[in-house]
Amino acid sequence: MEGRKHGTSDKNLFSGDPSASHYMVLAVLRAFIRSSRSLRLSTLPFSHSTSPSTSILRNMHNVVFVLGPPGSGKGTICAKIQENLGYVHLSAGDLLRAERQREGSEFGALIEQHIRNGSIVPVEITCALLENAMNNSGDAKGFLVDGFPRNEDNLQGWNKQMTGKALVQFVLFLSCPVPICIQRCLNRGQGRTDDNEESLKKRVETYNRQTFPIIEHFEKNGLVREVKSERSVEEIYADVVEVFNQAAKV
Ligand SMILES: Nc1ncnc2c1ncn2[C@@H]1O[C@H](COP(=O)(O)OP(=O)(O)O)[C@@H](O)[C@H]1O
Ligand SMILES: Nc1ccn([C@@H]2O[C@H](COP(=O)(O)OP(=O)(O)O)[C@@H](O)[C@H]2O)c(=O)n1
Repeated sequence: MEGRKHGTSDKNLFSGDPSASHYMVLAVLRAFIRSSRSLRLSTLPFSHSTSPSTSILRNMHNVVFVLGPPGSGKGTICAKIQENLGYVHLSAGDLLRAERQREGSEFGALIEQHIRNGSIVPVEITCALLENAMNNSGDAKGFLVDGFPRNEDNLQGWNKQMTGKALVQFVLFLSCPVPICIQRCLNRGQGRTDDNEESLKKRVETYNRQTFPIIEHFEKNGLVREVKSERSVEEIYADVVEVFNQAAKV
């Protein structure tokens, strides 16, 4: 058996039949590509990537996390990125507010309680909303996941749920002094139940105690791109474009 097998393949490879050797080379190439892809995937400790093209090759969602204090301008900048750079903006807060309003939602009351208290909704709810939204967005170039992960529970839940499904390209961190952020939220005028002094105090505390350590964690992994957002939207956006351009080159 062994001899015949070798004999047959040898004959195909070296018989001078161009079509036979061509198919053989293609098969070897395909096997090589398959094995090198799975090797790279299995050696990645956390689902982060460098460039959008890498995640597209792997058939995964390409993600940029957008973090910063409440009112630092995350939503405003994400809207501009979506408009000009083709990323889809997914705000965790907006998704939670929509779920809170959805008729028949079993989580409405729980979400409202967390939003008013400035505390963080359990990740199972938020991550499911984000994953659903990504899956329903068609072939997006990438997603701006705004306001997530906001604490340890968010980060662990994401890693558990999304490893192998999404690659985090980098973390866009909009840094801004808290008093300015608070003033912006008080002036936001969107009728939000949490844009009042009492809720804002709790939201800032949650940011300092729970979200900032997550940003530090990403910083240690070299994933944070900080842009100072105590400036005009145009100035911030110009720096943000530079960050995306740099990321595209890697
Ligand atoms: N660079 C900026 N300068 C002044 N006001 C801003 C700036 N960016 C956003 N705002 C305003 O501040 C408020 C909060 O911005 P928003 O984008 O909703 O922040 P976040 O999503 O971080 O909570 C909004 O009313 C927005 O219009
Ligand atoms: N990952 C997230 C994001 C928001 N939220 C809740 O939604 C509220 C509003 O978040 P947001 O991102 O819309 O607004 P900002 O606080 O950034 O202005 C937060 O204070 C949390 O109560 C959450 O629980 N988990």
